[in-house]
Amino acid sequence: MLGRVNHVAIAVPDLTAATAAYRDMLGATVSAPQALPQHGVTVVFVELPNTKIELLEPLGAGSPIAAFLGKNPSGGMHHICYEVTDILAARDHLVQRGARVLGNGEPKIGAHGKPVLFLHPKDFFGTLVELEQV
Ligand SMILES: CC[C@H](C(=O)O)C(=O)SCCNC(=O)CCNC(=O)[C@H](O)C(C)(C)COP(=O)(O)OP(=O)(O)OC[C@H]1O[C@@H](n2cnc3c(N)ncnc32)[C@H](O)[C@@H]1OP(=O)(O)O
Ligand SMILES: [Co+2]
Repeated sequence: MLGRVNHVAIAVPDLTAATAAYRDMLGATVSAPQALPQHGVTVVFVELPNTKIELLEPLGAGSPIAAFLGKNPSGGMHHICYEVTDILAARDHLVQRGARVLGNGEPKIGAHGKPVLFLHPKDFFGTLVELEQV
């Protein structure tokens, strides 16, 4: 069911500073910031040869990452995103086996313009899992 790792996400308190560190200290290629108000975050993608790093900071009140940053004020690894070819089949497979899909269970459109879902971190060993249909 799982394909490539599409990205590993790092929640940060200051997206500008984190982007500069990846660009200027690590010499990485970084995208322009992308505000995603429907997801309560602004993101920057760090392009790597085999995957991406998603840097994300809260956007607006009620951001889903606000509590995470409250517990981890310097930032931290937030989620891992796996690619799937059929997100509804993956969802149904997982729900049938007792996994919890976050939100209302319906995919939303993510930063790449593709359908995404999130699985509860408590069901996957303390790791928030995102699925993205490619
Ligand atoms: C889709 C656009 C973009 C893209 O890639 O295209 C993105 O990735 S946007 C990313 C931001 N959006 C989301 O993360 C949506 C899914 N996340 C959520 O719904 C929440 O973050 C949730 C429910 C996972 C956690 O929310 P919150 O922290 O407010 O709830 P709790 O404090 O009740 O947490 C419950 C429990 O889970 C632990 N937790 C929370 N976040 C994480 C995490 N990232 N990794 C691991 N564990 C996490 C938290 O510590 C609580 O544990 P407990 O032991 O009960 O204290
Ligand atoms: Co993501």
